[in-house]
Amino acid sequence: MPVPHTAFAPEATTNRALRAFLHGLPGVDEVGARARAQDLSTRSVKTTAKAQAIDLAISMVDLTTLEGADTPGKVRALCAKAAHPDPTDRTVPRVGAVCVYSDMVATAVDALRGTGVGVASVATAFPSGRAPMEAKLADTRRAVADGAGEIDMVIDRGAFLSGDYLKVFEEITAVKEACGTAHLKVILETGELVTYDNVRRASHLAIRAGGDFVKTSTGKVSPAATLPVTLVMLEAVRDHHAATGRHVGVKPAGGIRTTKDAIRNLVLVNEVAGPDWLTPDLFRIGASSLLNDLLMQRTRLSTGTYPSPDYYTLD
Ligand SMILES: O=C[C@H](O)COP(=O)(O)O
Repeated sequence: MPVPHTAFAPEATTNRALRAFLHGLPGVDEVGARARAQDLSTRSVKTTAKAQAIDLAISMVDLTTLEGADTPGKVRALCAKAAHPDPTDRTVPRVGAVCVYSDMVATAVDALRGTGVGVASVATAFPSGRAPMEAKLADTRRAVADGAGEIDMVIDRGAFLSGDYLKVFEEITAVKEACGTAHLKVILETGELVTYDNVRRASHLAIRAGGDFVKTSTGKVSPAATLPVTLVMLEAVRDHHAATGRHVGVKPAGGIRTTKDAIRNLVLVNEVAGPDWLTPDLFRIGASSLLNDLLMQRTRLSTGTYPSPDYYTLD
């Protein structure tokens, strides 16, 4: 059942009003959420539907490299793979975006020009979010100025967990403004939020502050993108759409490495948020090491045999 939204008036945002709204949301039935996610994860997707699901999943991948050891060369190689995941088979779709640190945006934009693949940049002192606001905004503006069309910001989990919802809300609205026309994905870092109730609250807070997507995790904290957490976030965007007509996307990220994981996520999207969300405009999978498995399973479906793992470049 959709949650009520009438208690929230964005024009009169105070910490008290935010608290009343967020704590007025119905509690998440944790056992029920786990059971539903488990039930949906056993759905079997075979043959033609599986082939379609694999191509859809490829088109939704935010192909990610977020390492201290990243180099322009590594980013350029990743971009080549993003545009043509299998150079010998041009029927393989391109991925949704390449996701990099802000100092690598210009390299990625240059490498991806004309390919249709987006450039996403983590910003706002990723992954901890521990930096002064001026630094977070400067990081965002730099990435946008260099051509990032998508910004993945982290929320201040310390502020959220201590009940300073207004601080989190205002940081998101400020970063959204700094994004200009770039889309904003708000990373909740659900592995640090402790309860599913907090995941629901943080999702609604991020959505109301102007996030275009809510994203589970940085990939640097465990647990990351679990199915029950993604389910709770899909419920939030579904309910927000039912109440306001506005679509917000969802991006599970962190620890998604197999085709099976990706397809389980797609089943969840279809069953919880609905088929409207089965598009890269509204669902992305943040992953550094998923694409090769999707390509291997795709080849297996069309030829009946697996290619050697050495056939694909390392992500
Ligand atoms: O935003 C994406 C994550 O950092 C990717 O995490 P992963 O390396 O576990 O796939």
